[in-house]
Amino acid sequence: MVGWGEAVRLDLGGADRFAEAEQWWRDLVANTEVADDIGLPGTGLVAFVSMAFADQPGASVLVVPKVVVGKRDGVVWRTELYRAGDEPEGSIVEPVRRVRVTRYSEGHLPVTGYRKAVTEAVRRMRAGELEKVVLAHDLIAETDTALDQRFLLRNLAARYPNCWTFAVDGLVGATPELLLRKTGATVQSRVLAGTAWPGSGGADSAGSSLDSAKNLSEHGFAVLSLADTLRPFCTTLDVPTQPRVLQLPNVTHLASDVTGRLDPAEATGPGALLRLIHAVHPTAAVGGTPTPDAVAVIAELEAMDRGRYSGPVGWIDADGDGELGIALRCAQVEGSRVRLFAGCGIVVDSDPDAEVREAAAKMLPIRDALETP
Ligand SMILES: C=C(O[C@H]1C=CC=C(C(=O)O)[C@@H]1O)C(=O)O
Repeated sequence: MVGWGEAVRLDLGGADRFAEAEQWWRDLVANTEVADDIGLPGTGLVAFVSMAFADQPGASVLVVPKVVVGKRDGVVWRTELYRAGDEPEGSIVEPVRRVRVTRYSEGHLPVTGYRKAVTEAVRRMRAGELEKVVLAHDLIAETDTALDQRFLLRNLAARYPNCWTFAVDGLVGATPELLLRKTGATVQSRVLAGTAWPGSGGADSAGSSLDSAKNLSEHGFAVLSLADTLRPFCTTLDVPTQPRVLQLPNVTHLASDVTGRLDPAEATGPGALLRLIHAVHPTAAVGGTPTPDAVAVIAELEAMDRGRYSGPVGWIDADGDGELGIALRCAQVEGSRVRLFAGCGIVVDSDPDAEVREAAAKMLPIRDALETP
């Protein structure tokens, strides 16, 4: 689904951002006249959503584009939204502009600081303070001219066809992780945690290292956090007993596809998906276990604002359906300044040097997309 122009936009922050977003969306749906002859998920009124990871400052955004073009199972549609008195939005398409990276520099948390943060997290886990925490760091790329986000999008979509490629208000990426998709009463999630990359486990990156006790425990925490928070909304919830392997061009992950049937009371209304997202975010794929302790440790040891990296990103429609991934393998674009992020799940037996290498492997999608000739 591609949208352009901003018919309506909501900027919000803080711990109440999910509840406020839900209320705003319900009101907007109630006050908008819609003619939708197709009636598929994603047709009619749609908002693009990108929520911050943390409660503070929590800067998040919902954008209702002026024009949306979508495609599902061979059906193509175009939705246009006007406010009273608006001119129709033009559709002049300019060619994608290529950029060149002129330099990379340290972000708010340089690699040396990241290594120290991981070492400290492991020390705390050995002392029994928490079981898992996902720590991230950032990197700055500068480009010769203002970045055309479509350049990144196009390169990411070409190289990562199995991922969800997204761009919402300057946050651009291709994530392999589905936080929640809601279609009527069906809810689905793809939980990822546990990573191997070329060289991490010997010749075969999908071999021994992915099967390690460390990766399996990292994965187990992530699945449990999603299942425990989603189950109260469901009449049934299918959680695989064993993860499968998800192969991507840069890394290999342990993956669990979870499917649930929503309680009828939870399946209806425009705010349904936002309510579910509020309940499950942050899973231990980006937060940790126990969640409140992990979120506090992230704020203390990273000591940076993650912004919308590792927050929910995607779209919602007027029926409360939609698809929200976790914003991973992404960058925040501001003109010619691009801030890249990557994080790793840390457990008691994590090796700080290996986590630094894993984070570097996770930054490759954006780096490759930026550096595509
Ligand atoms: C936090 C990230 O990845 C998460 C998702 C998959 C595997 C992960 C891991 O093995 O550490 C992370 O939990 C990231 O890409 O920045």
